[in-house]
Amino acid sequence: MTHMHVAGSIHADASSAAPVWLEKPVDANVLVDGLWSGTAVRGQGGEMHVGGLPVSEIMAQAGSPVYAIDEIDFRGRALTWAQAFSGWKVYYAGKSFLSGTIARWVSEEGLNLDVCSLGELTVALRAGFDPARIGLHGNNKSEELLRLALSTGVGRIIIDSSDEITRLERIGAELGVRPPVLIRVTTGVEAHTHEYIATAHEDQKFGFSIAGGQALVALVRCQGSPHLDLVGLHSHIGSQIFDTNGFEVAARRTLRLMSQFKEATGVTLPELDLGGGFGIAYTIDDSPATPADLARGLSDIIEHECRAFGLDKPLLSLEPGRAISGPPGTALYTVGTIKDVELGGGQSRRYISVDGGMSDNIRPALYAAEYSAVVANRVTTAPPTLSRVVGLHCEGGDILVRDVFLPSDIAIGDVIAVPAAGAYSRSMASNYNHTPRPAVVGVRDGKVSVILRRETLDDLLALDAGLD
Ligand SMILES: Cc1ncc(COP(=O)(O)O)c(C=O)c1O
Ligand SMILES: N[C@@H](CCCC[NH3+])C(=O)O
Repeated sequence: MTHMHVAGSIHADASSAAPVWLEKPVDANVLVDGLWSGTAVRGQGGEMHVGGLPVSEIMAQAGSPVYAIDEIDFRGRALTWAQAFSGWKVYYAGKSFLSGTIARWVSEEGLNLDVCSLGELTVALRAGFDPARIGLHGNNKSEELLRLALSTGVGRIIIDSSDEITRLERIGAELGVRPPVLIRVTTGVEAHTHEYIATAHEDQKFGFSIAGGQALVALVRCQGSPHLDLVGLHSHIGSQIFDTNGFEVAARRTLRLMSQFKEATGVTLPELDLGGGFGIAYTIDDSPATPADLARGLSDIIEHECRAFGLDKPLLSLEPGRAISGPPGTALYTVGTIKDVELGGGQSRRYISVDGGMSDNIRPALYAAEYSAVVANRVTTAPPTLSRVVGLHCEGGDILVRDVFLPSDIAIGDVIAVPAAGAYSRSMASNYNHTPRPAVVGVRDGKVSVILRRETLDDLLALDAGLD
C-alpha cells in the first residue's frame, strides 16, 4: 500500500488504483475546466462567482447550505441536447431534479419531460407543462397516478409490468381513452456503473425481460388490446455511463425484438427510446462525451443495427437527466468544525465538517460517489492538504467529498463549493436527524431567485402529531 503524504495528511489507501486527482496536490484555488457550471469564475479578489454573483452574496440572500443553479448553463445544456439530437424526441428526466421553475425552463428550451411519480407529474402539470410532451415511468404506478395521466392526456406511458397492463386497460376503458404506450424491456446489458444505478441486467425490478420472453409476450398483449395504443419499446441501461458500448448492445437487442415482433404480428413498431444515463464530470477523472458526439455515435449504432435487421429506422427518443441538471448546480456549504484526526505514525487526516451532509446529498454514502470541492470565498497561497469534507449527521458514512485537496489554512466560516451537484442531490434529500432541506436558488445575471425555498424546522415540527 502506498501512503500519500501531503501537508501532514495521509490517504491510507492511495494504491495504484487511486484516482488521478490524488496523485499529486492540485492548486486548490483553481476551478478546473469542465467541472463547474458555465458562469463559475474566480472574481476580483479571488472569490468564486456563479451567475454573476459572489458566493457570499448568494448565501447572504439564500442562507447556507444552498444549491445554486446556474440558469444560463442549465438552459444552454437543455438546448444543446435538443439541437444535438434534432429529429429525436428528448425527454428531460425530472427525477434528477424537478420543480415548477425547472419544468418551465425545460419546456422553454424545447424538451419533453419524463416523470416517474405522482409528485413529479403533479409538479409538471401545475407548472403548465404540456401533458402531450410528458412521458410517464414507474414500476409501481398507482391507480391515482394512472388516472391522472390518462385524464390529462399524458403523451406516453412506459409500461413496466403485466399488472400495469391490466390496470391501464381497465382505467383506459373506464375513461374512454386509448393511451400511447411503450414497453420497457430489460436488455440484459451489464452497464459499467455502480450496481445500484444499473438497470438493465436481468435480476432487478424494472421492465420485461427480452431473454426470458416476457417482453415479446407483453408486446403482443398490448398490440391486441383495444384500450392501448402500442407505439414502441423502451430501454434504460443505467446511469452515469461514459461509453456507448452498453447502448450498442441495448440497441441491438431491442431492434432484434422489434424484428421478432414484426415477424410474429406483421406490425412495425414506430418508436424506440434508449433511456438516459449519460455520465458527467464530478472529478478530473471523468471525461464525458459531448451531446453531439453521443448523437453521432448513437445514430450510427441505430442505423447499423436497423440495416442488419432489415428494419426502417424508428422514431428515436432518449431521456437525459443528470447531463442537463447536474453540471449547472453548485452546492455551497459553510465550514463549522475542522479536526485533524491522528492516524498513527505521525500522520493525520483532516476532517472538515460543514452545515449539510448526507441529508442533502446521499450519493457518496449510497454509491461511494466521488465529488470535488474548493474553498470558494477566497484564494490563498497556503499549501494544499488532503482533506475529507463531512456532514453534520450522526453517521460515520456521512461524507460529502471523500478526498480533496483544500488549503491548509481553511478556517471556520469558509465556504466550500461542490460542483456538479444539481442532479440527484436535493432531489434525493431527506430530513435525517430532523434536518430541514436546503434551499435551491437560480442564479443569473447577478440575481438570485428562489427555486425551492429552504425548509424550516417549523415545517418539520408541523408533521409531528405528538407536539403542540
Ligand atoms: C427510465 C429512466 N430514464 C432516464 C433516467 C435518467 O438518467 P440520467 O439522469 O442518468 O440521465 C433514469 C435514471 O437513471 C431512468 O431510470
Ligand atoms: N439516483 C441515481 C441515478 C439513478 C436514478 C434513476 N434511475 C444517482 O444519483 O446517480
